[in-house]
Amino acid sequence: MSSADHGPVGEPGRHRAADPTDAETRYVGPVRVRREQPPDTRQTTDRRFLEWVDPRDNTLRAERTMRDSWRVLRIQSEFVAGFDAMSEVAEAVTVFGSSRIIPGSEEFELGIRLGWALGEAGYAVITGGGPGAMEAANRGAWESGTKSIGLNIELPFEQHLNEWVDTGMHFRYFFVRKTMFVKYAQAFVCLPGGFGTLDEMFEALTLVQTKKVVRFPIVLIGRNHWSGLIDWMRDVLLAKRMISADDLDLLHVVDEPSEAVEIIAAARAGRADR
Ligand SMILES: C/C(=C\CNc1ncnc2c1ncn2[C@@H]1O[C@H](COP(=O)(O)O)[C@@H](O)[C@H]1O)CO
Repeated sequence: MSSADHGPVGEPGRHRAADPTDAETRYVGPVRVRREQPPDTRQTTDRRFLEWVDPRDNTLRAERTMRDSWRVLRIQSEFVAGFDAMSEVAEAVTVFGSSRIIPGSEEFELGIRLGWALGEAGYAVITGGGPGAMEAANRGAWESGTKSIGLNIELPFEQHLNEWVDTGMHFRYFFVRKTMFVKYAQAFVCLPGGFGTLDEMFEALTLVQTKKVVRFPIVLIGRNHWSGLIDWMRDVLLAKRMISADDLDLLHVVDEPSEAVEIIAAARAGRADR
């Protein structure tokens, strides 16, 4: 609900400023707002949500509280839409990876082979629905005939679902989308990637480390890309006892999609034994 949805300008329940010369005064619910910021077309929902507001300014604080209360309903509706869209997903694997690799590159081909191998093994493939490794994995999945899912996110520039997605959603809130990545998958596979991929990989790793999700393999494909990070975890984090040796075993580093599928299938078999 935007401020325009709240409508009244001036006094609650009225559409004109109480003082017609005071055109900048408006109400958000019962809250009077005097200073309007010019609209910023590069704003995203997440950015507005996370933006710092000075609580010492009573007007701004009251406005933030009001907006956040309404925002909860939008967040809730995004969860509901996500649960509905994903309710029929059975065995699935979420694939992360760089949004910047280009079709025709070796890493793009690797992504296609991964999506295809997962599909052949009976898994639906879930990605962020964007370009690069996401597109590659969706393409491989599509070509294998499995379900190809893309969970896109609002960014400050225009976003499109890649053309290989058959079930797509567009999220405004990062954390809602991230819940879907985990809730409907039995494993994560990370192709080479940058900050976004690292964020997703570490979130998954923390969920497994803290046993929020169990028997959930995390496979990193591309030894060249990942080995430096693994070395640092061992040489620095483990050496300083900031992680335990078992924690390092939570990550499987491989080169080939077929190896990733084997690891995931073994974990699935383990789940069936319980
Ligand atoms: C920057 C570019 C496109 C951005 N589009 C994205 N669409 C959907 N999901 C995205 C996008 N960018 C990042 N992600 C998510 O993060 C991971 C990749 O991040 P990285 O920093 O590129 O490694 C990916 O798994 C997505 O979930 C290019 O034009």
